[in-house]
Order: sequence, then structure tokens, then C-alpha cells
Amino acid sequence: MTSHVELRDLGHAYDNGHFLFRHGNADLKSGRITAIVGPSGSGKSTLLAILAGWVAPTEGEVIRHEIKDLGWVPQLPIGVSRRTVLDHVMLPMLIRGFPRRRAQVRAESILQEFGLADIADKPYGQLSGGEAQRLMLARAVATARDLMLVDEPTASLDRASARTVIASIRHLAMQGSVVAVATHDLELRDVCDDVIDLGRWADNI
Ligand SMILES: Nc1ncnc2c1ncn2[C@@H]1O[C@H](COP(=O)(O)OP(=O)(O)OP(=O)(O)O)[C@@H](O)[C@H]1O
Repeated sequence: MTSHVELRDLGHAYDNGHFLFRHGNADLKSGRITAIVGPSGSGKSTLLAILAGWVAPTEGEVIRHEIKDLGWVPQLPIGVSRRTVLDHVMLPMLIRGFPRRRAQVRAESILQEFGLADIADKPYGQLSGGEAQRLMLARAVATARDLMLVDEPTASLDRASARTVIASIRHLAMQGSVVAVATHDLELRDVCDDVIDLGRWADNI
């Protein structure tokens, strides 16, 4: 069976007891990008956190099939200004105990995949917004591929950079990841294969 995630009758309320959404159902599948859309405050980041298992939903079930690891790509890229692109992809592997040589070979191959090989030696502080965002995807992939959770990846980018990031997200899905992307970006939403509209889930309250 390939990796996928089932959301069944999902509902969530924080401590104030007010539901953000209820009775939500969806299937997030390997090789497909699912957009999570909805107005500001509708619960997009909350749903990503539920998918990650960091927040327990108030109602319903998250059933993970063949998901052994997950990657999280934050909305704002975070890096160490003087460290290189290659260092950023190697670091999560070194932390997990990969031998340095193996981590480097694997990091170089991932940078190739994400079109970042030419800037492998560039310090993080000199990257464009689009390059930094693609680096966050590449870094997440270094240790996890089954489920990739991406929060507003194009929010702070111009169109040209946003397109390079969208291409990288598509690449991830083509490699078989289950990809969920919270977004307000209509162009990104249009290239996604499936859509969870939290505005609709809110109508079930
Ligand atoms: N840990 C928390 N405890 C209580 N309330 C929270 C918590 N996290 C988020 N909320 C509230 O839940 C609602 C949904 O927040 P969330 O960040 O999931 O929405 P969003 O759709 O991602 O919003 P945006 O598009 O503005 O990023 C908001 O009203 C927020 O204030």
C-alpha cells in the first residue's frame, strides 16, 4: 500500500470551545499535492499541526497509512547566515548520526534535485527568498519524505520566485510524498491536485 492520510469526521476547537471546523473528510494521497485553503483564521496552520500529530483533533480521526516520517516547511525560512546551502541540508542528517561523507553525498544529490547545486557553497545570508524557501524544502527532504507539510510557501515571494518554489513542491509529489500545502496563493492552489476548503468545513459547525 502506498502512503496516504485519511481524515475522517474531523473537527477542532481550542480551549474557548468554539469550533474552527467540523465533520471534515479528506484523503491525502502519495504523489498528489493537497491545498489547504480558507480565510485567515479558518484553521489552516491548525490542520497542518493536526496532520503532523502535534495537535490532537477535538473530534474525528487522522489515519496514517505507511507514514514513517514527516517534514515540516515553515512559512518563513530559517537558516544560519554564514553557513552554506550544503551545510543546511547536511545538518539534519549529521544530527541523526549519518557519517559525514554519506551525508554530503546525499545532500549533494538532493541539491541537484531541487536545482540548488550551483549555489551549494553560497552562504545562507546571500540567498534570494525563493532560493531560501527551496532550501527549506530540500532540508526537510533530507530526513523525511513520506508526508511533507508546507505552510504558506509563496506568501513572501514575487511571482517568478514563487514559481520556482511551486515547481519544487511538484517535484516532491512526483517522488511519491504526500504533500499538504496551506496557502492563500491562487496560482499555487490551481496547480494542486486536491483542495481542502476550510471555509466549507466551517459551514458544518
Ligand atoms: N494554540 C492555540 N490556542 C488557542 N487558539 C489558537 C491556537 N492556535 C491558533 N488558535 C486560533 O485558532 C484560529 C485558527 O488559527 P490558524 O493559525 O490555524 O488559522 P490560519 O487559517 O492558518 O490563519 P492565517 O491564514 O491567518 O495564517 C485563530 O483564531 C487562532 O487565533
